[in-house]
Amino acid sequence: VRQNNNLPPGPPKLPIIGNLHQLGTLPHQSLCKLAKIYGPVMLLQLGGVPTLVISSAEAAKVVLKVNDLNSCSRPLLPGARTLTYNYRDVGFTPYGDYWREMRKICVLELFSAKRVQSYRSIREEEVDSLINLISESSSSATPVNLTEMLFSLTASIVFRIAFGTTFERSGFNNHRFHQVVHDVQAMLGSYSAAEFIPYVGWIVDRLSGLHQRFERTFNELDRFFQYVVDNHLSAERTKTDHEDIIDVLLKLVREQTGFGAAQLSQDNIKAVLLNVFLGGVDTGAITMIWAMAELAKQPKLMKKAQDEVRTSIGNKGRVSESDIDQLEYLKMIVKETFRLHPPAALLLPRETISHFKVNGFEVHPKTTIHINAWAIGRDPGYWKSPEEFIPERFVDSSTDFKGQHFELLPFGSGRRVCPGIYMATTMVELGLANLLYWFDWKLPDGMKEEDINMEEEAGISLTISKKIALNLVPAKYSGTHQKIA
Ligand code: HEM
Repeated sequence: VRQNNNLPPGPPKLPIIGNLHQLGTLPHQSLCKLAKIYGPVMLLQLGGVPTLVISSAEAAKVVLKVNDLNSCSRPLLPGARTLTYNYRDVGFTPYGDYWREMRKICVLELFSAKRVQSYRSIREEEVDSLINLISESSSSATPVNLTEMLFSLTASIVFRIAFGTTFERSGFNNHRFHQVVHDVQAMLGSYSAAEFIPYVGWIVDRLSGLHQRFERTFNELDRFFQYVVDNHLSAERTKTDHEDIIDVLLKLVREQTGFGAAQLSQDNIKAVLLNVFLGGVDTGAITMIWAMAELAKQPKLMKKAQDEVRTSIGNKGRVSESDIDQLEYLKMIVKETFRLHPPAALLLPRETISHFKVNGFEVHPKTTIHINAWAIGRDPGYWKSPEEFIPERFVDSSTDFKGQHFELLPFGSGRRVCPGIYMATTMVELGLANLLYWFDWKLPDGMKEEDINMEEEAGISLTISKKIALNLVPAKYSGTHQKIA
């Protein structure tokens, strides 16, 4: 164990690449194992970048609460620079006046409770069409690919919220859009050589074709965003009954109200749209998929959740958002899913602004920080039988995931905490409640509960998802016969 000027301990490093070779294909898991040797406050060198890895709730609290201001910037990821129109977004932009203004717009205008509620009919309509689609398969008792369907659900919801129109009417090919969102995540998630190997890294990137791929993806996305923004500016546009995210941002551009630090431009709009897609689509789908997989593994829990929602809704024929608050067990299932499967296992990287101490160790400015929310969620020091999915652990517990309880941090905490928590949870709870209300779920022929594969995949994106698609056989619940209009 290295001890140097009271820096945090960490594994020995190689020249140039430092500890990069130790990250493996699932960095959150590799880092969790290393933390068992070197401790919950660990310093690695990822190429040229000193990187602090935090793996306990206590240390996370010292970073995200006590030293929030010292550690609330973001490292400049080269993939992000292009994609965010030179950091004109909110999620990847470094700390400063500009970020503060953008953050204010997000919290007050884009993701406020009132705004999220104004999108209720969009969520309910999209969930209804999913249920109708699954109902069609349920008559033939064939498995449905829930992974694909839930990605398509969150993508459709976020698309309509952002652009005010559906995929079909947008004139943009649905499949192509998924592909572009995927490529964008690859751009942000790939450990670019330029970021980690000082001075010569950019040559490696050009040789490996990374740079060309970045440019192609960016140009395609930019053309699409520009097309929708122009469409919103054109006089012929038919108004919808709620303002979509582009409407809100264009209004702010026109009025330039409440925005002191910088002039808002169309580039800001496009950069924020990108954040909304990256933040909103994958994460929600991944959460619902893990929840359904865990319930399919434990039919008793599935039944308990179904009994709750069916008793509570009765024969009303649909679960609407106003019903969700009564569904206590469902909410525990969502918490337990976030504990075992936080979609952003290492949160988003932070960068320190000033010097501070954690557990007696020195942390210098310009250090990248990863908080291993995945490791903290499975720490036997806080959680009994941590590897088991037990929603009941949250009975009579005040622990929630909004950033006040450092043992459960799927959305981060502090100044940079996810501003989309409410948007995300309304989508996830409504989706799950309806899947559980309308159908009984069986395993495909010949499969047993223990055969459900729970392996993770980090691949190239910033999120961790279930590696193998979840296929289950829906059977329409016989207690509810009404068809959704
Ligand atoms: C289950 C769903 C979601 C999860 C698990 C999640 C998780 C996170 C995490 C871990 C962070 C970084 C927090 C930190 O640095 O402390 C973050 C930031 C962010 N999220 Fe989410 N998120 C989700 C849904 C959403 C949605 C639906 C939106 C918007 C539509 C959104 C927009 C953002 C933005 C803009 C940031 C950057 C905030 C900043 O840097 O100031 N997220 N999210």
